[in-house]
Amino acid sequence: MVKVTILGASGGVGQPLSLLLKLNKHITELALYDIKPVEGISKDLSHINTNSECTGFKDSEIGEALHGSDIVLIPAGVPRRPGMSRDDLFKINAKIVKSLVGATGKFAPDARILIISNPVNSMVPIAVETLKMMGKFQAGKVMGVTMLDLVRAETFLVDFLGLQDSSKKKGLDKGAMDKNITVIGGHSGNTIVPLFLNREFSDALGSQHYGEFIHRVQFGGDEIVKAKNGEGSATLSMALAGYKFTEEILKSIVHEKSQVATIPAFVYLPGVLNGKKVQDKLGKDLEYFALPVNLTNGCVTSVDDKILDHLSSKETQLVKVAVSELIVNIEKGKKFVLGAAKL
Ligand SMILES: NC(=O)c1ccc[n+]([C@@H]2O[C@H](COP(=O)([O-])OP(=O)(O)OC[C@H]3O[C@@H](n4cnc5c(N)ncnc54)[C@H](O)[C@@H]3O)[C@@H](O)[C@H]2O)c1
Ligand SMILES: O=C(O)C[C@H](O)C(=O)O
Repeated sequence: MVKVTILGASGGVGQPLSLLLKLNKHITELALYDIKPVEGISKDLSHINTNSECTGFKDSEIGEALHGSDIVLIPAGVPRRPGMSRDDLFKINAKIVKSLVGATGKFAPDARILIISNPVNSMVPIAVETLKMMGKFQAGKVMGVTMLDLVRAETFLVDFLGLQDSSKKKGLDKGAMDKNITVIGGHSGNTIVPLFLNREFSDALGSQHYGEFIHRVQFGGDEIVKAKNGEGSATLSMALAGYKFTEEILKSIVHEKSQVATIPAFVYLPGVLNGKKVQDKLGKDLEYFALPVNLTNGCVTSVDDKILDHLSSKETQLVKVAVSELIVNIEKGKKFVLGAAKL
């Protein structure tokens, strides 16, 4: 019996994400919540012949939507328009995320909370600080979803290898490149750090295509914002990425897969077993960082810190830039909660 709640289910990300989750056999109850009407969407999904019960909850029914939930996904909030950075969304989304996480702490205190709303680098600290203030924070249960960066890295890597030499692309499966590449750091521009786990592939790119590849992964979100021309940002690819991430959490909850995962997530380092080790490697002041996570019962128990021991000089440089930007983003999120508490 697994209940999943989506907060922001009527949105561009929320709707396709709800559809994908409706197809998962491990979910028995799917609760959709939004401040916009959600009834039609839940009715529509409820006709799909999978075994989960899908119910829509309106604005005043957030308690029922969350009650007993095992996993809460939060894609609620505004998306970017051309010319905006993710940080430009902070003012509006910070309030939304703080209130929804507060409600989750109250009505579903044991849920794993997956934050999709941007800027992820600041929204996750807002979630953690909100729960800490309520006395409801549980280590390893709050995760920032950075999975779209890995989905992009896998896609673009195969495309770039094909540009270099079309025979190199042959036989490579875009959906199974996670043994060759991962993405660490955060989820915006320079904080996104693609990391080669298989040097054969970075060597194959050559220095020019390596630089272009890194840039494309770091700024891939901008391509979609520009192409949608005022109609928002990534929704369908994000729904897939959010689904893939949730699928790993579900497998871990139902013990279909134990411990080791390759998926990255943006996590609170002091809340995981080897968080201090990561901080020693990256800088003691760094409280959050995305790394591949190990899951137990759907919670992050530790992260893969060993990959930080094998960085190339270029990757070391990328990580350094990421860390300095992340410290600012994280502080901004923490201040939003702690500053308001002091007033
Ligand atoms: N983490 C990532 O990789 C990633 C990828 C894509 C989008 N995003 C982010 O996800 C967010 C949503 O994007 P979108 O394209 O779905 O936007 P959208 O505007 O289409 O949908 C957002 C939904 O949130 C709802 N909402 C707003 N305030 C709410 C509240 N208090 N409670 C419940 N629902 C509320 C809105 O009614 C709307 O239905 C944006 O912040 C976007 O930047 C993140
Ligand atoms: O780019 C955005 O604003 C949405 C999302 O974070 C993305 O990476 O596509």
